[in-house]
Amino acid sequence: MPALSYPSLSSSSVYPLAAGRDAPRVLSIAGSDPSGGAGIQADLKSISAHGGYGMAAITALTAQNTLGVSAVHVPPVEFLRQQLNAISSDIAIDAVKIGMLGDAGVILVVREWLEEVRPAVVVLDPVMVATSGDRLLTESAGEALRSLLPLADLITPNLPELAMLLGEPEAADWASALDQGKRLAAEYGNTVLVKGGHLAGSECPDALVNTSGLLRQDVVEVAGPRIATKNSHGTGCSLSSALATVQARTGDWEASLREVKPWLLQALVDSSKLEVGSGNGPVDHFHHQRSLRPGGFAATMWKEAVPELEKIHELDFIQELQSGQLPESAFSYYLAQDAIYLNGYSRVLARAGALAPTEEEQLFWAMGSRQCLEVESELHRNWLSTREASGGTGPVTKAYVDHLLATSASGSYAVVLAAILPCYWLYAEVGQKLHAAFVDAGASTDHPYAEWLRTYADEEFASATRAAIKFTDAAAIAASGRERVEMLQAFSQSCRYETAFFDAPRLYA
Ligand SMILES: Nc1ncnc2c1ncn2[C@@H]1O[C@H](COP(=O)(O)OP(=O)(O)O)[C@@H](O)[C@H]1O
Ligand SMILES: Cc1ncc(COP(=O)(O)O)c(N)n1
Repeated sequence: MPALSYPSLSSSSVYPLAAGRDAPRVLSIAGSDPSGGAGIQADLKSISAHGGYGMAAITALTAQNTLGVSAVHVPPVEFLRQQLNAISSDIAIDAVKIGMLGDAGVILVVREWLEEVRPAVVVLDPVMVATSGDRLLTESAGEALRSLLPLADLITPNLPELAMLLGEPEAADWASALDQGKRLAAEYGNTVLVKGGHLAGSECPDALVNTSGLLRQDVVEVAGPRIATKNSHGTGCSLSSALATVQARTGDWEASLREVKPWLLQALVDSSKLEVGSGNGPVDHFHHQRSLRPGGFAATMWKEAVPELEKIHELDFIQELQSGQLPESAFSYYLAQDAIYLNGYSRVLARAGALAPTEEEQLFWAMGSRQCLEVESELHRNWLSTREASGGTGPVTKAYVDHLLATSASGSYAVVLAAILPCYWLYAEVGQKLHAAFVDAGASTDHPYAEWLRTYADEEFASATRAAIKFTDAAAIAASGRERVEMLQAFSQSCRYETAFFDAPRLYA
């Protein structure tokens, strides 16, 4: 089982730990955003969300909210020097993240301090312009900022910043962005993170670029979907400080990005729940904590399931099963495919049993696996022996079982459970509704499918469904951030197959 702490990817077993501290001491040198979405406020949340101990030396104060920046105040730079010295004279610093610097005077102080202290990990987010379009670095400070680049291990410019650092026009596509990243990395001898946030399209990739052999290849791309949200305030700040924190633990940029990216994606997905401001809102840095409360992940999964459930209730198959108008051929096809499906499903439940962390769960899945085979033979004995059902595995059955078997081969208990769950959960919901409608209509024995509809009133199945939900929820709490993203993907995929399975008789019977 994965460790209980979040996030816990298995990178430590593959990559030797550099500093290897469980709670890296991470300093953010950045500006303040009183609305809490960007700057040091975002950095401290991000560092904490990744298990680091966060510190902050403030370079500048901004007056801003989700709509924009209304004022910037840069305090005397000598005071920044005092903040930095106060920290480094007392505390060992495992990683530094540098964000908004404001002007050339600030940059000079930070450069002098870096040259003296030489922290092990330095991530520079060359903040120039906020999402809102407001300037956060004076125009004349571009040259001073470039002088800071050789002191950074990782530079994380967005596309306008990347172009500005090179003195070139902004890249209009991913290939030219990577090209620019390579040139910047070669010029300064460090690693550049090229970010896809400012491009369009359904994908939003990021790529680490280093031309001096530090990575396994010059460009290491980490793919990801683009989340449809305007809440991107502070994504750059959050990403760079998370990377600084995780890098202090793993000592491997690729492993760090692979750990941080799924976290940021979920933070973007959950950003709407925060309801902060009317403009470009902040991301939800602590989304994992919310879904880690018992019932939290189940609630997230349920939200995914509801639209599919609505689709299932609308299907001809379900409507006609309820009214009794379902053609016999469609029902026979459904039963025959169900028997084939149950055989495959039984193997996947057995796999869940093999991976289960407790004896209670091992027993539960082993029993479930056995029951599938019992129901399969019951279908053949009582329901299919008198019917004509076209033989062979239908395309939906094949795709659904393949999906389950492929997921079960991945080896993650939590992800296997997420893939398994819709068959319990949606079936129980659909069955309950069909049974209630049957009873409401008088439970007539004349109904052609009366005997089948009666099988839906099965309290034992309802109770097994509750247990399956509870185990999946618990597995999510123990899972890593990346596993939880995979859990949701596996769960949604199975939900879609549930719908397709009920619709298959209409198409293939
Ligand atoms: N809509 C989105 N969906 C998914 N990821 C996004 C989205 N917008 C930004 N990101 C991610 O957020 C991070 C910051 O990217 P970007 O917006 O390019 O930089 P900045 O915040 O510095 O302007 C990157 O990892 C990027 O891939
Ligand atoms: C203090 C401060 N620092 C950085 C940013 C940039 O963040 P973003 O580009 O994501 O709005 C910001 N808006 N405010």
